[in-house]
Amino acid sequence: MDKYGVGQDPYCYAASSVLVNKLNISDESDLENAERDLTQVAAEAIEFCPPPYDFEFFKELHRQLFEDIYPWAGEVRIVDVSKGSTRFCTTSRIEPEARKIFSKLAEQRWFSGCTRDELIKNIAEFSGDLNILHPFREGNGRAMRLLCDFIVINAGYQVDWSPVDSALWLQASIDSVRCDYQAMQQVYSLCIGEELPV
Ligand SMILES: Nc1ncnc2c1ncn2[C@@H]1O[C@H](COP(=O)(O)OP(=O)(O)OP(=O)(O)O)[C@@H](O)[C@H]1O
Repeated sequence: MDKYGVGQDPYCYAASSVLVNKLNISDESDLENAERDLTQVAAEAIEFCPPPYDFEFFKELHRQLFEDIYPWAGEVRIVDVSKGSTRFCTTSRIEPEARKIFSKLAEQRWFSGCTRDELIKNIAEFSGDLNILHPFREGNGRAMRLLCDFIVINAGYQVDWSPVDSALWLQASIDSVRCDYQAMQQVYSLCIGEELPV
């Protein structure tokens, strides 16, 4: 059984929970380390750009982060996945649910013009919704935090994830599944800083 509990996962090497990767790494912790290092380098090379931030944009961010590691970088997953007791969006609903989430974001003008408090509240809910969508087989958290960097900067605020520890982020993600966004708001109140100079 692989870590997502889906039996033989077509994304993994046979009888293994290691994702097939371009580096031919078959050890899970080696892959984790390579993933971490390569996505860090990739993230540093990605430059801010203005909206629209739609689902295609999100897929493109994922592609840029993971293209050196996974052949399916930037593509919507074709297996259902779960973590803990959370079952993420079923594959057939990913595209329609993504359209709803990203249309709402566009209607809210990507939160530009919001006060810091409004931004925290709105982006916490958006993050919770996007986490439940979980459109990629792996790398959802990293792609999502990068997209949220763009949203915060476009809204005119500094962003720094270093005060947010992984335990708070995880709890915030779990709570948001039942529409409790308090911990996610705490996350964003820690990482959204001062207004950027105009
Ligand atoms: N039980 C759970 N319920 C809801 N969300 C969860 C649960 N466990 C983990 N998550 C969320 O799933 C995300 C991890 O998804 P995935 O492994 O695709 O992304 P990642 O980029 O590899 O992870 P990370 O955020 O740890 O860097 C985490 O960011 C976390 O927010």
